[in-house]
Amino acid sequence: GQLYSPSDPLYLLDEGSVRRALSNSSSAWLVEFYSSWCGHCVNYAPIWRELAADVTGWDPAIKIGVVDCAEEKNYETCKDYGINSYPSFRFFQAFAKEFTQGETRKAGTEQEIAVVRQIMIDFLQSSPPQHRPAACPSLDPISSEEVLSLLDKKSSHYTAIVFESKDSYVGREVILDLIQYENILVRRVLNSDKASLEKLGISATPSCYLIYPNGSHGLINIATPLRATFSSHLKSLPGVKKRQISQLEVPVKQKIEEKDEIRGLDKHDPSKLYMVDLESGLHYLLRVELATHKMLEGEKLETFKDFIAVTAQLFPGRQPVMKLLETLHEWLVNLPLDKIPYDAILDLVNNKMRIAGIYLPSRVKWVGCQGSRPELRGYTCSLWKLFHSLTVQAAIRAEEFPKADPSHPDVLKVMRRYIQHFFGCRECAEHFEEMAKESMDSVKSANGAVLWLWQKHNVVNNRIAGALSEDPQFPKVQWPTHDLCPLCRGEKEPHSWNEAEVLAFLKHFYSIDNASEQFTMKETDEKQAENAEAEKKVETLNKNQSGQDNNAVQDSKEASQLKPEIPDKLVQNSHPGPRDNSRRGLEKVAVPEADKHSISFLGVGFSNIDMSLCVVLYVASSLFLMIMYFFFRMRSRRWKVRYSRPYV
Ligand SMILES: Cc1cc2nc3c(=O)[nH]c(=O)nc-3n(C[C@H](O)[C@H](O)[C@H](O)COP(=O)(O)OP(=O)(O)OC[C@H]3O[C@@H](n4cnc5c(N)ncnc54)[C@H](O)[C@@H]3O)c2cc1C
Repeated sequence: GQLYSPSDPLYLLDEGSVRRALSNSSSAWLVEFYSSWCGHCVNYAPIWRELAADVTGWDPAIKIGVVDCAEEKNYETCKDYGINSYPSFRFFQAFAKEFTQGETRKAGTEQEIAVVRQIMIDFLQSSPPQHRPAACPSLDPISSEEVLSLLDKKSSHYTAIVFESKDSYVGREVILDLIQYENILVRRVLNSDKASLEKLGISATPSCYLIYPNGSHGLINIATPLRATFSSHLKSLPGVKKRQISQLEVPVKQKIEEKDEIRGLDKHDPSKLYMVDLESGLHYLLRVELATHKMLEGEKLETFKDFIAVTAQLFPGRQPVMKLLETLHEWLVNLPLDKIPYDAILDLVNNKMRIAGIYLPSRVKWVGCQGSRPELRGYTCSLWKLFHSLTVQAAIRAEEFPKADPSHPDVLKVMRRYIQHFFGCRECAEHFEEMAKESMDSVKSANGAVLWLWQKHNVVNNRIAGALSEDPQFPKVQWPTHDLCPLCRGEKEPHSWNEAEVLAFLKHFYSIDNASEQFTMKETDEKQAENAEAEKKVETLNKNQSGQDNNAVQDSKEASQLKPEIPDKLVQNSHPGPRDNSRRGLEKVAVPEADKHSISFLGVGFSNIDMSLCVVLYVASSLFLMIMYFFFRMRSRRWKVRYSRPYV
């Protein structure tokens, strides 16, 4: 099979697209011609993928592509490019008018990624002016006059200057890393330029000097002066943001490679929390992630119980979801089992008992967590949001009831144990555990927990910026951005935080009032969708049975009639009135009308219908027993009469 998939951060080219992509392209290209049966290529694929991810931000200047020469349809194309060994790496200039076989440079499997990056930069720098990519700024160093002319002047953007030695590539890498960002320009100055060094008081290189839009300037204080730290710092400056893809003058991926489709994103407001994300995350967590564990016992069971206790108490959800969590919680508390098969829990989550008013949507729909490709964002995003919401709810409670409930569940500790035992991303779990070990114990208050989680989330954002898991449309930045919370950043030093403002912002952002219920699913909608899907399946099944087309329609009708219908009353009970959407605040929720008539037994609620069915069955079975009793009594009397007659 192919070594690369459409989800890789590179361009899959083939006989139909490669010439089109390379001819008169606005950017340069580095293409790997490989063969999927070549072991060397297989081993090299992760490295090539890593390189592509590493320079994905350079896309407007230079793109990374691959062609599989083992595919029959590409045989002729690979021949045209003169490929006779695999893998072969070729550079192509931007704005090439005529077909070329490309340039072979020293990029090869024996080179480290950092070296290939440098070869790419050398290639760009050596391109003649007519072949220079339009989006690529000058990679040459600027003079001391130019540096001085930038100081103390107002400008519409930041200017970052990387001071470095002649052989260093850091400055050029940072320039390319930021070409997709607006409101910032990066330049480089060589450390042989003593005048500039002296004027700005720079003693060590590489270092990064920043000129703010208002003309003030200063050295960026970064302990590890590396490309990654400089770039991520600059990307997170207030007002610096990634340009919309449509603004770039480069073809977007799907124009070349249709398979790599980017989904149309639902319109959403980034300043809102979407309940549908939280519910989808909870659904995935309860029905998919945890369901990979067949039996819960020991520490895992304890962790699960505590997780449910915390969410039942603090999840800012809609009423049917809250009722599910509460029922699950009561059930776990009241059942003194030291082992629970997860299937039993699933039955409750899926409300097999048909308890009125319990419902958790069983499909994922991402809105605030929707990625531009299906494999991006989604669950992990919702998990962050879930735990941020829980810490915020705990803090709001602690504020409202300072004395009550001293044993409020410690959200952070529960989160730590959940991640440790259940979070499917093991690498993430290990990193999180490291951070927790380092400083979680120093958290002393509910507000402290909100801030701790925010800080650590930003540490993760910083660490994985530019990684494969980063959605290009949702770049990893230090959060909240300036747009979301202008007061959160320090006035004088834009890269410092005003923690009091951050806390207030988080308490607002993750509050019930800021949670939109747009796009949430109702039980009735889901049932209808399920029925429609089931009907479709039956129809296609029947259509596939050859020669029975006439029966198929009839059968599908019968099949749909056989589907269990939920009594109307139960459906109504699960959606009590128009404000069924009312979520649980800090106070106890008013019990809905229908629930007032339900009875609780062993921690499980029974509706009127459940109870009346029980009574009818009970009476019916007693009657049946009585009839049997009298029937046998009569018969035994007759037998007695018959057998007591003396033989004659
Ligand atoms: C515990 C944990 C550890 C992880 N570790 C790794 C890892 O080691 N490597 C890896 O590749 N991926 C890791 N991930 C996944 C990664 O953090 C992202 O969830 C994923 O890349 C999706 O990113 P996203 O763009 O949806 O934003 P996310 O980082 O998932 O954030 C979701 C939303 O939360 C808000 N937000 C962002 N930052 C903050 C903040 N500081 N405070 C409060 N709210 C914020 C924003 O609205 C954002 O859209 C981890 C996830 C979790 C839950």
